[in-house]
Amino acid sequence: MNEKTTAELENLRGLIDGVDQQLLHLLRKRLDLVAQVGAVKHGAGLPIYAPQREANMLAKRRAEAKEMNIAPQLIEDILRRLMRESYLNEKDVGFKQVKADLGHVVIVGGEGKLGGLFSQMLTLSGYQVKSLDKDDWVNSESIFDGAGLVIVTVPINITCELIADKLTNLPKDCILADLTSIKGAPVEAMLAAHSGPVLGLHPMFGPDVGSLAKQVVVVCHGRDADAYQWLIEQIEIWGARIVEAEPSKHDKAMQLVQAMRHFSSFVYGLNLYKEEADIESLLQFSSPIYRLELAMVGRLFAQSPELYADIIFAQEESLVAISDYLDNYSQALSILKSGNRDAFVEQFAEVSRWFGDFAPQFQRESRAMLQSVNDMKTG
Ligand SMILES: O=C(O)C(=O)C[C@]1(C(=O)O)C=C[C@@H](O)C=C1
Repeated sequence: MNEKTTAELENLRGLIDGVDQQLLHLLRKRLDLVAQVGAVKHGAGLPIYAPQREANMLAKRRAEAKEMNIAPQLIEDILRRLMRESYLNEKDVGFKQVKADLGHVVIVGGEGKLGGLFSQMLTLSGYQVKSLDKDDWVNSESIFDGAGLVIVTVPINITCELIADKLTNLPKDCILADLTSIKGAPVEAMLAAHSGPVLGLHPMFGPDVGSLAKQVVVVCHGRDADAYQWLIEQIEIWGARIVEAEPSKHDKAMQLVQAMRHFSSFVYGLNLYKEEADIESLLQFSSPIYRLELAMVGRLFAQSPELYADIIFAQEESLVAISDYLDNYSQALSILKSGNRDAFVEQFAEVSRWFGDFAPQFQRESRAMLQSVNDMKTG
């Protein structure tokens, strides 16, 4: 059925169409300027992401919006979305090459998605990149010959073994790095296999990010940091933020951030399946927060089971974190079973106090996310 309308409404809609078309022309103009910015940054070796410039610009536009009786959050939302577009567009012109005399880069596992992303970023920065995958080991000697950097990005369960078996004869000054999502064992394996510079990297994002702007890359130092400082600078030029960490501290955090989180999402999905939940109708009744939660769980099952098995099984210690979660679930359930509402309220308040200022901060952040979930609805 057609939506109802009136002549007056149609007239106003025509005027709105005109304004929206002007917006399109303004967007084109902005994108052209951003392309020029990309070229300038490429020449000067400046990072894509400029947080101070963004903060100053947003503060000014918010103040101007207020003067014009426009909600400051509206212009901030629009500009943030436009800047996301800038990160993608600026990337296409390429990046300054920090280390011109490196020799080539070898990505072991370069046909994997994350390997592909690093290969693309390094190529955009002027490096020669060779991929070494399963079938290429017969030619490995010639592939490694003259390499300045070798990056290992193979499934976690074979990483250490592969390093110990196959990466013991790299050129002496070559940098050996890995992208594994645990760091302790791989960094140790690299230090044992290779006597040159070693560093562990963990990109805290999936391969489908488009741009590295604002993404986090964890760096665990191995040996001879001076020799690989340029690589850290290169990653910063791609727009990522570097977080330095001790391998043990990183791995402990991953037990909660990755293993436990993914495992509980897996169980959530498993439970929906066993309960034979009707996703279609759940979606009809869903609030934005439930939709977001379903999306976060559902996206897991759109990806490779092996990948998640690797992450969840990577550290034996994750089993402790996950078992603790189960204990806490059981204890909370017993409060529910005993009908002790006061005990629940008390426990809730205790956890709220523990979250402290993070609780209202997370509430503010999630408000914007929930609003965009609602914006995405159609029909
Ligand atoms: O001004 C810059 O440095 C830009 O790259 C442009 C721009 C923008 O779109 O306005 C994009 C990314 C930066 O983080 C800041 C601003």
